[in-house]
Amino acid sequence: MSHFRFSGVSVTTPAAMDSPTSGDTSVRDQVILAPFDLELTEARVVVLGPNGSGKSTFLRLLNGLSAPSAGTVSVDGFDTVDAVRDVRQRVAFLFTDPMSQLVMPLVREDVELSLKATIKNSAARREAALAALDSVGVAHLAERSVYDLSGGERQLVALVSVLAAGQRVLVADEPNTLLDLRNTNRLRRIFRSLPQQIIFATHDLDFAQDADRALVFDGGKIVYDGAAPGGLAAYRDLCSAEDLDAR
Ligand SMILES: Nc1ncnc2c1ncn2[C@@H]1O[C@H](COP(=O)(O)OP(=O)(O)OP(=O)(O)O)[C@@H](O)[C@H]1O
Repeated sequence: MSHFRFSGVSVTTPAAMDSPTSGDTSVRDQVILAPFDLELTEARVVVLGPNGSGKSTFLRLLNGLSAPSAGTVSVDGFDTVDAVRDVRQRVAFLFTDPMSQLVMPLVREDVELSLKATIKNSAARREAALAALDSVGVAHLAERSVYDLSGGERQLVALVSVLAAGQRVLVADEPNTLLDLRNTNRLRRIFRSLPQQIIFATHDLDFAQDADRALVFDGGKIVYDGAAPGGLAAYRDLCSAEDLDAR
């Protein structure tokens, strides 16, 4: 498993969000993630928390999609800012919106693109792409346009494409939001069987219980770090307490 180390990490609103015309700096330095230290080495880590609690921001730190405002994040000793290339060779990112990452018009072509670095022969690459699609039960979509797929179909194809690139860690931001129960169960089986280390955010508590470790965020702070059953309980408590506050 890869070793993620967060040292004195915090994230504040990026200066780029300041309004250049009004000079309004009121949005600057709003805390998105409060300072924290953390090490992650488990095979399956779930990230839970209410909307806007900081889950996606945390996940984006894992492969350098976002940089910390303070502190450092490293993966197997590679800094996610200074050595982002090495980090991205290790850590793949699956976006919530599959259209953020499907770049080729045809499903098969998109998977082939992910395989390009590892399989030079085009016939072998096509065969491998079809096998990868088949492993997730979507080989029948191979010749379809990504624009004509349903949301759930796109989410599964995006997963195949990301996995085909072969990184040893998969970071997945709410990977089953568009999936029905059958495909969610399929995704859970796939996640259980993959050799990759997987760090994923979800609002699906059944899915969350498959993890070896849970982190629960609230208001940009890690309010629970431990086994999944305790994480689910902490998240439920947090949400029911908010319901009461709102009355
Ligand atoms: N670039 C940014 N500029 C300003 N605010 C931001 C920026 N990125 C994130 N935020 C804010 O930080 C907070 C945390 O956002 P984040 O996307 O990490 O939440 P989340 O837990 O993933 O939420 P959800 O469950 O709704 O996806 C939110 O209030 C969001 O509006």
